[in-house]
Order: sequence, then C-alpha cells, then structure tokens
Amino acid sequence: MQPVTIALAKGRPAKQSIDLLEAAGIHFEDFHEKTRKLVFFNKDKTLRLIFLKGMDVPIYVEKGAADIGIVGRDNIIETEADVYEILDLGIGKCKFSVAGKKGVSLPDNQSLTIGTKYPNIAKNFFDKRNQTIETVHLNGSVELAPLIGLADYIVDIVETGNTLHENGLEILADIETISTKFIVNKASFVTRSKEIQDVLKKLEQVVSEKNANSRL
Ligand SMILES: Nc1ncnc2c1ncn2[C@@H]1O[C@H](COP(=O)(O)OP(=O)(O)OP(=O)(O)O)[C@@H](O)[C@H]1O
Ligand SMILES: O=P(O)(O)OC[C@H]1O[C@H](OP(=O)(O)OP(=O)(O)O)[C@H](O)[C@@H]1O
Repeated sequence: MQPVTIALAKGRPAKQSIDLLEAAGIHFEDFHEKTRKLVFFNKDKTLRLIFLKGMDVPIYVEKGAADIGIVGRDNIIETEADVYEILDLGIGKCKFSVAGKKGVSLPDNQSLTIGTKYPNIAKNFFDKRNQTIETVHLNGSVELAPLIGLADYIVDIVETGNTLHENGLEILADIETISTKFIVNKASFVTRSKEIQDVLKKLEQVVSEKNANSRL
C-alpha cells in the first residue's frame, strides 16, 4: 500500500505544525529543523511528509499528489483549491487586512491600485464593494508599495501590526481571519479514509487539549 502523503507548508508555522504532529505521536525519521531534505517517512513507512511552498500545498492536495495538507488558510482561499477543509489547527493565527498610509481613507467610489501577494483575495473583497481595482502582484515586503508610490493601498497579512506600524501604515478594513488548516483531497477522503481519520483523530486530540489548556 502507498503511504499517505502529508504536504506541509514551509515558512513560519512549519515548526509549530511539526510540533503538533510530534505531540500527536507522529514522528518522521531523520527530520531535524535545519534539514534541507524535502521528503520524510515515519518508521513503518505508512506516512510520507513532503515540504513545499504554502501556495503549492492546496494544489498538491487538490490534484491528489498529497492526501493531506497542513497550510495557512490564506493559501487555500487564494488558490481556490477544491479540497475538504477539516480542522483548524489553532496555529499561524493572523488576518487579512487592507492598509494604507496613516491618515489616508479608503474611498469606495473610485478605482484603486492594490499591492498584494494575494490578488484573488483582494479582488474578491473589492468585488463585494462593487469597486474595481488594479492589482500589482508582489512577492514580499508588500508594505513598501504605498511608501514608494507603487500602489495606493495593500492587501496583506497582519499579525501583531508591527510591520504596518513601523512603516507608517494603518489598517483601513479587515477582510478575514486566517489560521493553519488540515485539508484533505476529496477522493482520498473516501479511498484512504481509515488512515486519514487516524491522523485526524490524533491531531484533534492534541488541538483540543491545547485549546483547553489555553482557556485555563
Ligand atoms: N505575520 C504572520 N503571523 C502569523 N502567520 C503568518 C504571518 N505571516 C504569514 N503567516 C502564515 O504563515 C504562512 C507562511 O508564511 P511565511 O511568510 O513564512 O511564508 P513564506 O514562505 O515567506 O511565503 P512565500 O510562500 O510567499 O515565500 C502564511 O501562509 C500564513 O498562513
Ligand atoms: O503584523 P506583523 O506581525 O508585523 O506581521 C505581518 C507581516 O508578516 C508577513 O510578512 P513576512 O514576515 O512573511 O515577510 P514577507 O514580506 O517576505 O512576506 C506579512 O506579509 C506582513 O508583512
């Protein structure tokens, strides 16, 4: 039998995701924080872990190249992947916001230029306001765009708000909250149900214990 493949997003929440798997008793051999390897197996080779860019995780899962994905909801919404979103892992918590230079308002009656890593999310938000936008698709340091005059506003992730604050920007509207999700390929959910439920139940247990402890 093929191993069940778990696609895990590299980047910020990767360490916390691995810690959750470990706490659930799911260990991958030879894995260590500084490794450059991208594929790992558990001891009995029933599970395979692959590391990839967050934006690629929902694609791998939708196409069945991975059965399970552990990835930020930002990537799921942006890619519009057709997958089951099963469990909120309670990590990687942040939100999507529209921001601009301090003191500048967000007009609702004119076309705007928006700098963002997430053009679909930006477009969907402004579509709902019946507002046309031109997006400038950026790959990072998005907060620079309004400062340098590349775009009037940005749509980006905000966690502490420090990056906005330190660059003289402020939130003008909140779009939605984000966290890291456990997603599953729709066909695998049926064909590999037993193996997937086994991983899911272990993670659910760890997440609910963490939530209970944080309420104490
Ligand atoms: N400031 C933040 N606070 C909390 N979670 C964040 C923050 N920024 C990003 N995230 C979450 O962590 C995931 C990975 O973010 P990170 O910025 O580390 O990715 P990255 O690897 O730099 O991105 P890219 O894939 O664009 O190179 C995001 O998809 C999002 O879900
Ligand atoms: O509200 P804060 O806690 O300041 O976090 C928000 C920042 O974190 C993310 O960027 P990241 O650090 O991933 O860098 P990037 O510019 O390469 O996307 C995001 O794009 C913001 O810039």
